[in-house]
Amino acid sequence: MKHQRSTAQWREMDAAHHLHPFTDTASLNEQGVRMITHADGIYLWDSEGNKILDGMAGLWCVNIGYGRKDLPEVAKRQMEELAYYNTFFKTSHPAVVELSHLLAEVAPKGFDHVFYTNSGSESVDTMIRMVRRYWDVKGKPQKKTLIGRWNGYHGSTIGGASLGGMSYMHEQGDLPIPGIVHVQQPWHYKYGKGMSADEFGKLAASWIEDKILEVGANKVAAFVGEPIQGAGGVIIPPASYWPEVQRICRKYDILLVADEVICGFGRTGHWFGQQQFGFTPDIFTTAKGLSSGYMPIGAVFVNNEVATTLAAGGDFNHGFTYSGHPVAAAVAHANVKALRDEGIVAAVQEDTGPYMQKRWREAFSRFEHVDDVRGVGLIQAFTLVKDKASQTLFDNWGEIGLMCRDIFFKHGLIMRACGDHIVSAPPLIISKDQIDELITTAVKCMEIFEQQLKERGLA
Ligand SMILES: Cc1ncc(COP(=O)(O)O)c(CNc2cccc(C(=O)O)c2)c1O
Repeated sequence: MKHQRSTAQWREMDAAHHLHPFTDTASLNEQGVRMITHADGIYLWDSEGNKILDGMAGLWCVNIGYGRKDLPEVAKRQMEELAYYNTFFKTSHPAVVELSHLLAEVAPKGFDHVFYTNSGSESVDTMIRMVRRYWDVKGKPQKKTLIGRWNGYHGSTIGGASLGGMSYMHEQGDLPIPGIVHVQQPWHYKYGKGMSADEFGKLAASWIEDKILEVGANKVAAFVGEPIQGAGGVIIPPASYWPEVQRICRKYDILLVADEVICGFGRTGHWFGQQQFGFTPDIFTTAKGLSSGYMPIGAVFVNNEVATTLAAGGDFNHGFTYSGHPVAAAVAHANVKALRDEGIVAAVQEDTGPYMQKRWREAFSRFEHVDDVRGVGLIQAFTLVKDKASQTLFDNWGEIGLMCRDIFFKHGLIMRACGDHIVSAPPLIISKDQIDELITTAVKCMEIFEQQLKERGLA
């Protein structure tokens, strides 16, 4: 039974009781929340009946689209059959076994084992503990340090936030924890001026080697990176970067970890971002597209050598009450099966992905204050710049991005501002006509944005 309340009533109750993530509560409560009440396909509706095109698939996660009838059915049946049991103490249940089997089928070769969590952050924290345990079992317990990247995002747990390179998160809570260091991100536009993509990719990878030598290879456990940095603004490394990173990790006997929470399950047109960039990690973390956000679940994939090593160490003293939760596992299974059997991932690679990338570049490259128009599959972005010719960014990084994002919002289109990067990652089921709709609305908003820049003397 749905509560029939007015938007004003919901707003008042939300302000009275609900603490939101990554939010300035006081300022939010001044304006009041936007109540999203239902969704279908790529669209959301708010409590005022406004239809919104969700260019962000929720938070990069609703890969299969909203309003599926099969997933709720699967959840209902599973909940009636076995709503919960744990996978501790030598027990398992059919839903998590079936999911594990399916994941081994869609994973790149050599990844036959998964550990379950409830989120991307928990997957990252699980990975941190696994990596350190791995080197304990290998008899190299001093190999504890993990290398991440500035402006990388790996979640909000103490481990994930430490491994991430968002300094505004580190400032809250004395992060990073010991044993986590960072190198600069492979952002060609900003750090590779005048260099070819190939040269810059190799330079950016060399920063990892420098850090390994600075820390001491005998102390470094792993390098961790998102194939494409998502929340950092869709930073797409040059093609030369990841193969070089892999070479360096192998050279110094360091585990290579891919954080596939955003890139995983079809976002780039491949099942996993590592396949887009031609590298093979030892471990990779997932969540989001695993269930398309219909249920909270994450999974850490380990290669067979890591699995064998961890097994040789006896008890791995880690796990969660809901690791492999039956309802989450059943829904994730149905979701992944549909992504595969309905050809949704294949369509991103062969059809809608190339179409989006063509239209995105045609539409935005012509704007005076837009540069570095980029994307692959159904993850794309551009950067708002003060002066294109000199590649000068705006002052007060992020302010202009929010101004631009608010114009999209006002026109019924959700895009994400990551600093002054404007990014989009729609549900993977978006059609070509709907891509045209997204682009047409966004172009209209960008014309308003550039007009406002002039009127405010900002450009
Ligand atoms: C690469 C990566 N790794 C880990 C996480 C953490 O996942 P959980 O949130 O499920 O714990 C993420 C999450 N990414 C994420 C989460 C929330 C907001 C935004 C944004 O872009 O505003 C991005 C992520 O993008």
